[in-house]
Amino acid sequence: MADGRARVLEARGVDMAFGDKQIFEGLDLSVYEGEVLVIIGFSGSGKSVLLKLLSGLIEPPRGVVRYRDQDIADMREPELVSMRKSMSHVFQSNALFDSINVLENVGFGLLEHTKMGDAEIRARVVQCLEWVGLGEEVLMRMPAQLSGGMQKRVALARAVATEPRIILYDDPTGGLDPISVTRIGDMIENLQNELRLTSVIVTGDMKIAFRVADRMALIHQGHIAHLGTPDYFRECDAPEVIEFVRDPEGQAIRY
Ligand SMILES: Nc1ncnc2c1ncn2[C@@H]1O[C@H](COP(=O)(O)OP(=O)(O)OP(=O)(O)O)[C@@H](O)[C@H]1O
Repeated sequence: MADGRARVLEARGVDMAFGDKQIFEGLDLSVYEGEVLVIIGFSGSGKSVLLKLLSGLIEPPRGVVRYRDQDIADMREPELVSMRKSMSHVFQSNALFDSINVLENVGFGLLEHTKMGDAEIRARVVQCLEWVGLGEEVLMRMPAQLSGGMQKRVALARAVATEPRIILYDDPTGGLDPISVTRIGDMIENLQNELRLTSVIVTGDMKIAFRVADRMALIHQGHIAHLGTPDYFRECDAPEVIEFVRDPEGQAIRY
């Protein structure tokens, strides 16, 4: 980015393979402070794998991943703890704890990482649930008692509860009804406007992508094949980009 913002995450020359399946070859990507970067790509192109690399959950066999100019592979425990505190990863599967209720799930990070008391944690959990359109009536429910869409919203509430500086969202609107999709889009925009968070969002929902993105990155053939503003993607006529901005009948869609 040309406006001198700090680079918070960076992948350089990253290769990644599972068995003989090559996912990335020489992938480069930078994420800048305060931006919303949306990652798109065909199913199986490696979008979730890229998020896991950026959050240090997996290490690449070749190349480096840096958090604020520090190679994650070289970090020691205190640095890793500090990175994890400032970054939330919302998994595609939601990854809620099955055996504890919504209040405990959303408040988990607050209990672990802060000195907040029970009443304060409860108030913060209620506030976070409100952001994602859920009321106090869900506090005592167990994850299994919630619909898939509600579980997704609880996972988002949990991600924002600890006030991270960076949120990595893996398919935040997958499987949600249109009203919930709009609400999640509102939430992402509000977090952006109010807190200037850095967000990396994997999504197949182009409406959300074009709505919230400052920049978009298309993974194609093992690397970032296109990177630019939503306007760049609207205007680009490369076939692999057109697939994402046209409907199945080949008509251009105005996002
Ligand atoms: N732990 C793993 N072991 C083996 N293969 C894996 C592993 N994780 C991911 N893969 C493979 O890597 C490829 C990329 O997976 P990934 O989940 O990142 O794709 P994606 O672009 O997020 O797909 P989708 O849009 O369908 O969620 C897939 O072929 C997947 O099967």
